[in-house]
Order: sequence, then C-alpha cells, then structure tokens
Amino acid sequence: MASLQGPRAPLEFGGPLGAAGLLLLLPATMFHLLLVARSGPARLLGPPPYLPGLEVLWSPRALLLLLTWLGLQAALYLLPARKVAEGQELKDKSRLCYPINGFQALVLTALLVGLGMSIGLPLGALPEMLLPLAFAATITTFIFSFLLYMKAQVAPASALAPGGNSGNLIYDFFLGRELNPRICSFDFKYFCELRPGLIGWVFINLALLVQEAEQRGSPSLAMWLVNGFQLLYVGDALWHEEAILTTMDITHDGFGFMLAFGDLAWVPFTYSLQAQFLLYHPQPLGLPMAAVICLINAIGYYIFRGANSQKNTFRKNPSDPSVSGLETIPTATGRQLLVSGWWGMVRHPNYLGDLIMALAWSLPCGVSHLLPYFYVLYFTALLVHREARDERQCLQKYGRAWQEYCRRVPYRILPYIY
Ligand SMILES: NC(=O)C1=CN([C@@H]2O[C@H](COP(=O)(O)OP(=O)(O)OC[C@H]3O[C@@H](n4cnc5c(N)ncnc54)[C@H](OP(=O)(O)O)[C@@H]3O)[C@@H](O)[C@H]2O)C=CC1
Ligand SMILES: CC(C)=CCC[C@@H](C)[C@H]1CC=C2C3=C(CC[C@@]21C)[C@@]1(C)CC[C@H](O)C(C)(C)[C@@H]1CC3
Repeated sequence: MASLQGPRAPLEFGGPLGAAGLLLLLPATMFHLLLVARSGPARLLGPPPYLPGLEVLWSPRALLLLLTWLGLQAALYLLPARKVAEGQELKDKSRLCYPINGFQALVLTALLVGLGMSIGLPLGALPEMLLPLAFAATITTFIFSFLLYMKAQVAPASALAPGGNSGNLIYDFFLGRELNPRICSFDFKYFCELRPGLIGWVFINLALLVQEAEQRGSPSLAMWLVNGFQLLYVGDALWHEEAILTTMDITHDGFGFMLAFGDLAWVPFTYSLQAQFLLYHPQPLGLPMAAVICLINAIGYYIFRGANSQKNTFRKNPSDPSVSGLETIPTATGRQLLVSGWWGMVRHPNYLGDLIMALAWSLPCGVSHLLPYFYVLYFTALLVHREARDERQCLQKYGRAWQEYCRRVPYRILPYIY
C-alpha cells in the first residue's frame, strides 16, 4: 500500500475540514463571480443575482468545446519542442524531461483561431457560453481529480508527493497524491499548469474584446489595456516556461483537485473577471490615466521579471556575470541564498511585482465597483499563504542559513511593511 511515506507531513489548508470547505467554496466563488459580473449592480459582496438551473449550466456544446480545446492543447504539447528540459532531482535520484514548447503552442493557437475567425468562427459568441463552459470545466476537473487519485493508488511510494498522502480521502483528493502523474512522457500537471487554462484565459479575454467591438463599434481603451497586460503576463509565463520546473507546484505539491481545478477552471474563468466586468459595465478611461496605469504595470513587470530571472539565472549558473557579483549566504546543502540584488530587498520580490501588476489589471475598471478588485484581494491572500508555505519548506531545507537570511532580509513581500 503506497499511502504513507516516512513521517506524516504536517496538514495544510486547515486539514480535511479546510479541504472539504475549499472543495465547495472554490467552485461556488467562481460561479458567484461569473453571475455577478454580468448583473447590473455587479456587487461582489451580496447574493448572486439569481441561482442558475441545470438548463442554464449544462450544455453538451460547451462540454464538446472544452474537450476539443483540451485535445488541441494536448496535440500542441506533443509537437516537437525547441528544447527538452530536465526537472529537479526526484526522491529516487532520477530527473524527468519536459518539452519546452508552450510559447509555440500560444502562437499556433493564435494562428488557428485567426484562421477560424477569417472563415467565420464566431469568437464573439464565447462570452455567452462562459457559464456552461465553467460548469463543464468543473465537472471535468472533479472526474479528472478522481482518476488522478485512483492512479496514485498504484503508484510506487517514491512517486508520491510529500503532502497529500495523509490517508484522509477528502484531504488527499484535494491536495493531490502523486507528484508527477504521467502516461508515457505526457506529464499531466506540467501540461495543465501552463497550457489549457493560461492560453484559454487570453482567448476568453479576446472573445470579450471582440464581443465589445461588435456591441459598441470598437473595443474600449480599458478593454485594450486589460487584454494587453494579461497577454503580456501569459506570454511571459510561456516564454520562460522552464522556470515553472522549480516552483513548489511542480517540485512539492501533488496533482489533485486544487491544482487541476485551479489550472483548468479557476484561472481561465476568474482571471478574466476584469474583461468580463468591462463588457457588461463599460468604463470611461482617459489617456493620462491609461498612461499612469501602463506605468504601474511596467513597474510591476520590471520587478517580477527582474526578480524571477535573477533567481533562475543564479540557480542555473551562479558564475553567470549578471549574478556573480551578488552577495550570498552558503547553506549546508551546498546551494547558496542570494542576499543582495532583488532578493536582498525583500524575501519575495517576485510576489511584490506580481501584486503591483494585479493592481494595474483592475485599475482600468475604475473605482465604482469592488468586483474587478477581487483578483487583487484573492491574490494577496494566495501569495501571503504561499509565502508562509515556502518559508516553512525553506527553513526545513536550509535551517540556520535560512534564519540568517531572514535576519538579514527581515521583510517578506512589502519593504518596511510586511
Ligand atoms: N498568477 C498566479 O496566480 C500565481 C503566480 N505566482 C508567481 O509565480 C512565481 C513563482 O512563485 P513561487 O514558486 O511561489 O516561488 P519563488 O519563485 O519565489 O520560489 C521560491 C523558492 O526560491 C528559492 N529562494 C528563495 N529565496 C532565495 C534566495 N534569497 N536566493 C536564492 N533562492 C531563493 C527557494 O528554493 P530553492 O532554494 O530550492 O531554489 C524557494 O523555495 C512568482 O513570481 C509568483 O508571483 C505564484 C502563484 C500564483
Ligand atoms: C484558489 C485556487 C484554485 C488555488 C490554486 C492555485 C492556482 C490557481 C495557482 C497555483 C500556482 C499557480 C501559478 C500560476 C497560475 C496560477 C496557479 C496555477 C502561473 C502559471 C501564472 C503565470 C506565472 O508567470 C507563473 C508561471 C509564474 C505562475 C506559476 C504558478
């Protein structure tokens, strides 16, 4: 029986009760946001405008569209890659290989969608299908997570994640049991993390822009900004695809409902909330304000990219001229911790940049509603919690060296505040 490996990992996310709550709360929140975004008052806090029946949610056409999309992205994933990267060392000392062709998948999808539109594909009809699509994605991820759970039953103990194997069915189903579930070389977690959801997000945004143009003659400046900023974010993630291999999602977390739902439903349907809001609640935006918002996004991106690239370069090759002059703390593992440059300002400068960008994505929606700021609020909570999880793991990994780093760099995300 491959359920428990070594000492039990401490329970996260409030244990089985927290996991059960999140299993219900996450889909409920997503549907609440989808319903409220298209309602007149667009009130984040308060009941949804109506409770949709099955006849509104269930659509075989939406399910077919979703499965076609997943199939298309899987086919693009299997195309020859410009590079094959090795992941981090696993418990059994082996390393898995990952195709680096995510950006190519984005470009090919754009070409296919462009071709489709030129022969009459009604992209502008997509916004009307968001509710049934989100419903189909939710059902699919529940089934998919169940299959992942079953697959972990027959996986060797060395293939299981450090968490997610408590023996409690709900907790393990939520967190995910197997670290890197694969069929042959097809890696489900890596595929889902960067492809269908992230690429789906930008095409949902584009469909909202097209629909706005059809309704009002041309897309609004606010809609252009939201589309542009989020396309930059997704394009950047896919361009730097290899960097995902060192994130805790890939190296530490199992693949279960949390990530499957997060990747395939939560990201495309809630991260596109600002564009959804703008379609139903057009907001005037002048050029001077637009320029200020672009500047905020650029500052956020500069910090986010600078910090992530500095750490990735350092981890790949500490003698690279761009990082070799930085001050470091040695650790007992042989790895070093950066203590100057971006990582000497706060312990998670990349989170700070990401949060500044999150704010820039909401500002084009004006300040009349709280709804478009949901992403900023949720993302702050997610990153504060993620930061605490990462610190726990780093303390375990680096011990005294990590304590020294915390002493030298006392702030976590926001200098002098947090
Ligand atoms: N849009 C979204 O929904 C989300 C976006 N993100 C973004 O994803 C990106 C990656 O985030 P995440 O994986 O959480 O974490 P990080 O990229 O911050 O990675 C944390 C790891 O970096 C290493 N590290 C920490 N401090 C130092 C240091 N001083 N010097 C060298 N290495 C250090 C440690 O790993 P080791 O020592 O083993 O290398 C640590 O475990 C971030 O930009 C984040 O904002 C994250 C979650 C959701
Ligand atoms: C609330 C909920 C459903 C939680 C699940 C969390 C997931 C939505 C996020 C966990 C880590 C993520 C990352 C990205 C997207 C969101 C999830 C899946 C990411 C792919 C976004 C683009 C970035 O550039 C990134 C590649 C650094 C990032 C990696 C982590």
